[in-house]
Amino acid sequence: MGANAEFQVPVIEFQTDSSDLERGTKGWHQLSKRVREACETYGCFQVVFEGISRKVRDDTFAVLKQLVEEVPLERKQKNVHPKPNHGFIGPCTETSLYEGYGIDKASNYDSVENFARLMWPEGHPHFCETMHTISKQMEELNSMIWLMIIDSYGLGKKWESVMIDYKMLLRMMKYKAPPPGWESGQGLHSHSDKPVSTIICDDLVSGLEIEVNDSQWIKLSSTPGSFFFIVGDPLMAWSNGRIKAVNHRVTMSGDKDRFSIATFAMPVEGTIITTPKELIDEQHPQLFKDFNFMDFFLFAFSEQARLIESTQQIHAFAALSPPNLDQNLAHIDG
Ligand SMILES: O=C(O)CCC(=O)C(=O)O
Ligand SMILES: [Fe+2]
Repeated sequence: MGANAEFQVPVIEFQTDSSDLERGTKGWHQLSKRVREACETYGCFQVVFEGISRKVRDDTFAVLKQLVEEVPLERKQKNVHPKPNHGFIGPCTETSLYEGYGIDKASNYDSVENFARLMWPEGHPHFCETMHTISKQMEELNSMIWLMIIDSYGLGKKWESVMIDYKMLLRMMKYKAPPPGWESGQGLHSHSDKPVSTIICDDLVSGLEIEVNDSQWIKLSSTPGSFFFIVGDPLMAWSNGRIKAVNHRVTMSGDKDRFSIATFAMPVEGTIITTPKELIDEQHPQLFKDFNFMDFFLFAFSEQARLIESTQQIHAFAALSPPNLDQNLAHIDG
């Protein structure tokens, strides 16, 4: 089914010059409630946040285009990593519209620099400064959103024990416009995210779509100061199913290529995802057992999980009453 362009996910403004972003103020509590409700209803929202400047954003897409257009394929292919979905995938061809690169722990300058040295052996300080800056700022935005969710569930007093320690995986993407004559083409197959949460920043060429009801796909369009916050499977499990992990995909149409970056919150090695006991009660019986984040992440990219529809993988892995998997065979998206 095609995407319905009229629907809009909640747009939540984080005003940097108001007291709303100061924890404990009335504005903070109101914002936190809207954030939580958006996550519960849609599993995502659009956040308008001028704390990440237009210049940083423009510079990000300028250096990303340089990477995609100027670096030879043999160097791009040096972006490898033992963990799945952490390295180069691509390149774009006439019919395969996706090209992506990964930088693990991108808020550490050294990680960005190591990546840049593989792509440009002579070094590229401007690339490093730009990607490091935006990754750090997106990480701060992510932490603020998590804190809002935690406060909104009344867990603020014990936030240190419920806040998960994490590092940001940065992925940088190009989606090619579909070939002439095609109405649309698949940029990225439908999935729910395996990291805890994701923040997406794009160059205003649309393509990202979310599934709102069974098979009703909504195209999201961003604005110059906005980002998309996407709930991943582990956050849904942590919340005892109160928050939704949204199914999403990228569909390309028109004649413009799309560039986007995504920062994924990856808990540090050994992290166990545990539902806080405050989120479990008679109306909300416990749905998931405690699980090791990395075990789930690796499972989701395993052969065994390939036939399980993406949003069902977390249930297959960690639900206290696992679903009957025969009913959850994936429709292979191609
Ligand atoms: O590039 C986008 O807009 C979406 C990327 C995405 O969903 C992903 O990499 O998981
Ligand atoms: Fe995603």
